[in-house]
This record gives sequence, structure tokens and C-alpha cells, in this order.
Amino acid sequence: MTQAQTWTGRRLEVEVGAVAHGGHCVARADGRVVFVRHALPGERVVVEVTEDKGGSFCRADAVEVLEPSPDRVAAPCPLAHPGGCGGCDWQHASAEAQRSLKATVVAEQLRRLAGLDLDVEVEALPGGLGDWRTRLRMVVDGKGRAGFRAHRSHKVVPARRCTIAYPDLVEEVAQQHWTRGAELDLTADSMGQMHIVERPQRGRPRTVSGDGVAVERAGGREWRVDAHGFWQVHPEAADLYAEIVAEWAAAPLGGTAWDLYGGAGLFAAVLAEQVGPDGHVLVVESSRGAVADGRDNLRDLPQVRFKAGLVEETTLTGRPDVVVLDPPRKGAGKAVVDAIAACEPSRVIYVACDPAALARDVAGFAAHGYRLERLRAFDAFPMTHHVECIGLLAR
Ligand SMILES: C[S@@+](CC[C@H](N)C(=O)[O-])C[C@H]1O[C@@H](n2cnc3c(N)ncnc32)[C@H](O)[C@@H]1O
Repeated sequence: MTQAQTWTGRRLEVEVGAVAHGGHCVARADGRVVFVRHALPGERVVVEVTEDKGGSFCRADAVEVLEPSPDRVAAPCPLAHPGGCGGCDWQHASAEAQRSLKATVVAEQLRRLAGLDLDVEVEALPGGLGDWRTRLRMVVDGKGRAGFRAHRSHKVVPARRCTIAYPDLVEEVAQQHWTRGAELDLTADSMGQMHIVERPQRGRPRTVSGDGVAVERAGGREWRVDAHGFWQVHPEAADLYAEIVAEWAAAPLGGTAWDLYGGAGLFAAVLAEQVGPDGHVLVVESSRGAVADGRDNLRDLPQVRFKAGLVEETTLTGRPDVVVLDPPRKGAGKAVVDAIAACEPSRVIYVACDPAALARDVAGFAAHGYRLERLRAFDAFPMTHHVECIGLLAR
């Protein structure tokens, strides 16, 4: 396709088909696939093509809704429009519809990549607008204003508030003038303390608010962790996932468990209770800061040992009873799955923030005889296309 033939900027009328992984729906025009944002399945819309590099597909935004879905609602955020903030994908869908869209995506990924035919339900977490997100990253535009990036773009959309975050977080930074091009990491911890750090493109980060130590509560413990390191962003999520790990890892549990991609050891704390004082829990985590936090927070549990390093570079030996793994979005991958399976744990609890990565790794475990026995999925990131899944694999 030559530059002149590209559809970028063109307007098309399309029938919107199924939801796809990544926060858009699939439509067709002239035999090509069009990935449409700001639309819902079953709608008839006018789209404007935003990206067309030739080939079999292009990307577009719905700019006019001709026949709306009954699931369509007015977006609560004024920045949720084509060209606006790229953070939320489903502001225009009811809460029930968002969960149903995510359930469709999880089921589809498991069907396509793992050959499993499952009914998936995505469960709501407590809370409403303004309760959903305790951690955010903002970026600063050329005029020193804090904002969010537009979808698949470097453009910064200035923001005075964010409908999904703790209200004070964004309102506090919106008052101020920031270093152009800097990133701002914002955290509100369980005590309501704000931690804000500005990271300029050059030079040292500057702490603007708070002491950088977040106090969190989960798994029956109080945690003091790096406010800008990893912690679940939904305020209810860490405690809920720890509860599920406790339930699924429960007896008969022998003396050994692993918490891979363990962060500060949220799940290790739960596993330590279960293996008892004479057992062993190994945490593998790449962030030295998280490992330091973990050692500090779990110093009353000598059965927990932290290893700082990459899971894929760690020699995994022994025979754990349970392995919990909570990898980043790309998943664990074949080499790690093979290495875990070679140690023959009786159960694997897989915490996943990307359903495609989960499905690929579930297929990897299936090749070693592990079945997905339980699956729970949570709408831990309302308004976005993200969904958290926790699976129990056993053989
Ligand atoms: C989704 S977080 C989970 C953390 C922890 N389970 C929790 O819930 O608090 C993933 C963690 O894996 C770590 N990580 C990312 N890639 C890694 C790798 N290749 N090897 C070890 N740890 C890794 C990150 O630093 C992060 O702490």
C-alpha cells in the first residue's frame, strides 16, 4: 500500500463486531479488519481511521454512534473521547457490560491459546468511582502541566482530575507547574498519605510529597513498602488475592512453597503461615528494593528466604508443594514454565494481569499434565480493558 492509499484520516461507516483483547472491538470494511475504540459490539458507528500501516488491519476511533448498544452510557470522564486520555477504554460501557466484555476476552484467550472452553465470570471489587486506583503515573507536557498520554501517542492530555483514581491524587498535582517532559509517580497509601515523586528526563528524582514509604494492609499484616515500587493498584486487591492464595494453597501443604515474581512477599507471608515455622518459602524477585522491603517486612518469618534476581536466571531445584507465580504482563514464558513443571509441584497458583499471557502459560503447563482446575477473574481496573485472573493448576 502506498502512502496515498492509506486509510488514515478516512471516515467509514461500520457494523461493530466482537470485543478483542486490548480494549477495542473488531469491525470489517472492504475485506479489512478495523480495530475500533470507543465502540461496543453490535453498534453501527462512523469511525475515523487513526493508524493504517497497510496490511490486513487498521485502527480507528468511533466518532459518531448511529445505532447505540443498550450497554452504552455517558462516559463519566470528560477526557474519555477520541484523541483524549488513553488510559481508559470502557468509560462508555456500563459496569456490568465492562465485566462481560472482559469475561469474553478471558474466555476467548483461553479457548484460542490453551484450547479450553470455559464459562468465565469477572467479579466486581468493592468501591466506586474514585476508589479504584491508588497508584498512577502522569506525564508533564511542554507547558509544565501534568496529564496522561493519549492512546498510542506521545501527546500529553492535561488533566485536572482522574475519575478512576483517589480524588486528591490528581487534584493535588494539577495545581502545580512541573518540569517539562518529567514523569510523576503518584501513590495514596492505606493511611491516606500521598507520595508524589517527579522524575525528570535528566537528573535525579525529586520527592514532592510524602516520605516514599507506603503503609499498606493485606493478608492480616501491615506492610511498609516503597511507595513507587510494585503494589496492587486497587485498594482491595492485595488482600483479596492473598485470601485466595491462602485458600488454594491450603492443606495438604508439605514443607516447601515458592513465590515467584514475589514483590515484597505478599503471597510468601501467606505461604509461610501454611508451611509453618519448620517449612521453607522461597521468594524470587528482580527488584532489589522490593526484596529489601520484603526482608524487612517479613523478618518475623525466618522460614521465608528472598532471592534477588530474575526467575528465568534462577536455578529452580527441589520439590515445592505449591508454586505461586505472579509475572509481569508478558507472562512467565516457556522456559520458566518448563523449569517449574520439572520440579513437579502438586499445585501452581497463577496470578495474571494479562489473559493472553495466562492462556499461553496454561497451555505450557498443560503440556506437562497440569489442568486448570479453578479460575477467578476480577475487575480490578474498572474503565480500562485490564482484568486480573487467578488460576489454580494441578495434576
Ligand atoms: C505483578 S508484580 C507481583 C508482585 C507480588 N506478587 C505482589 O502481588 O505484590 C510482578 C513482580 O515481578 C517482578 N519481576 C518482573 N520481571 C521479573 C523477572 N523476570 N524475574 C523476577 N521478578 C520479576 C517485578 O519487579 C514485580 O515485583
